Amino acid sequence: MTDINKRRVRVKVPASTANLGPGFDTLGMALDLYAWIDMSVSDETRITLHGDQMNGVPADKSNLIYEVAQLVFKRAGVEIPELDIAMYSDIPLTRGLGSSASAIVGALTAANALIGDKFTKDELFQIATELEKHPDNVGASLFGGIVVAFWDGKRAEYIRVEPHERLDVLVAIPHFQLSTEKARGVLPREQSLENAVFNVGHSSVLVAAFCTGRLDMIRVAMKDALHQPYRAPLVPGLAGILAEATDHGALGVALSGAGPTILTLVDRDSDRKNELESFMRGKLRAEGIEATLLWLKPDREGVAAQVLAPEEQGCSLLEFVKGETLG
Ligand SMILES: Nc1ncnc2c1ncn2[C@@H]1O[C@H](COP(=O)(O)OP(=O)(O)O)[C@@H](O)[C@H]1O
Ligand SMILES: N[C@@H](CCOP(=O)(O)O)C(=O)O
Repeated sequence: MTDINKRRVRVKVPASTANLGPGFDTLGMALDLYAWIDMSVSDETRITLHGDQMNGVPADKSNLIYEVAQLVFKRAGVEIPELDIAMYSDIPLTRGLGSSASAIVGALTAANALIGDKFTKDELFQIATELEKHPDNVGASLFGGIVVAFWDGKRAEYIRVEPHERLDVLVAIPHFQLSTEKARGVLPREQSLENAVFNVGHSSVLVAAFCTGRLDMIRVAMKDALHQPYRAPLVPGLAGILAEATDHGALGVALSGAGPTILTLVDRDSDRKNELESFMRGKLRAEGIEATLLWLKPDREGVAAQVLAPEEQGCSLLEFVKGETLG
């Protein structure tokens, strides 16, 4: 047996919120909500999915984690057809919190660690962007923090920005799914110059606000004309929350990724957190939508991989995650 055949890797990958309003396909922030993947070489492929969030995800070779791992091996010129994969995730599927991006980034990182880190993080970013077709959510899951990025169809470029220490996040996750594919399908193929100028201006000021700590400017900068107006009919309650959340204690508000999750940025020291929760819940309930509200923080590390020492391999992924999440 070679080293690779004995190696087991464990990866922890954060969720993300893409766009942050005006930064359509270009801005993303990692969140402290995680998925974990264990991967090792096997005689026969076995995929074990843990947790409620994995319901409906295939546990055969059509699984995204398996497919992405095979892509890494192919590009590296190595053959590892059979894998033992275990996954646990707290990231809800198809809700605009980057579950597919985190699966892609987690699988790329795990497969790369398994073969001895043949690819650099930048190379993984290029592959992840090609797969996801935009760099915002994969960039955030890879690098952590706030990622400002673009993709010209050949290369993705990014700059990572450290989130302000007072930035807290409240997400309202509706109890229905909305696939990114469907939410991109409603967007017009052409936009006016006026809308383009609106978004360039707002996105630029938002990034400048993040970079300079001008939390007061998030309220005016976090507005969008390119995607949220077209997606609002798919998310009952969204229009009202976008219009009024800053009157109820939010620093800024946006659709998270392609939705249906709605994200508010909140000052850690705000005394209006309960008011904001009641407002969001009330607006959604008025439309007949139940939602889970979660307080999160930006993740600052991005994806992390660990090659397990032989004595650590006895600890199952589930035991490990329980230990991590319960402290
Ligand atoms: N851990 C996973 N394993 C396999 N497939 C996954 C995993 N996580 C997400 N996916 C796939 O990604 C899809 C959701 O992607 P998408 O519509 O872009 O929504 P999201 O906003 O959650 O990324 C799921 O329906 C599933 O097909
Ligand atoms: N920029 C993309 C982001 C999709 O993110 P997801 O987390 O919903 O997959 C878009 O807005 O379509």
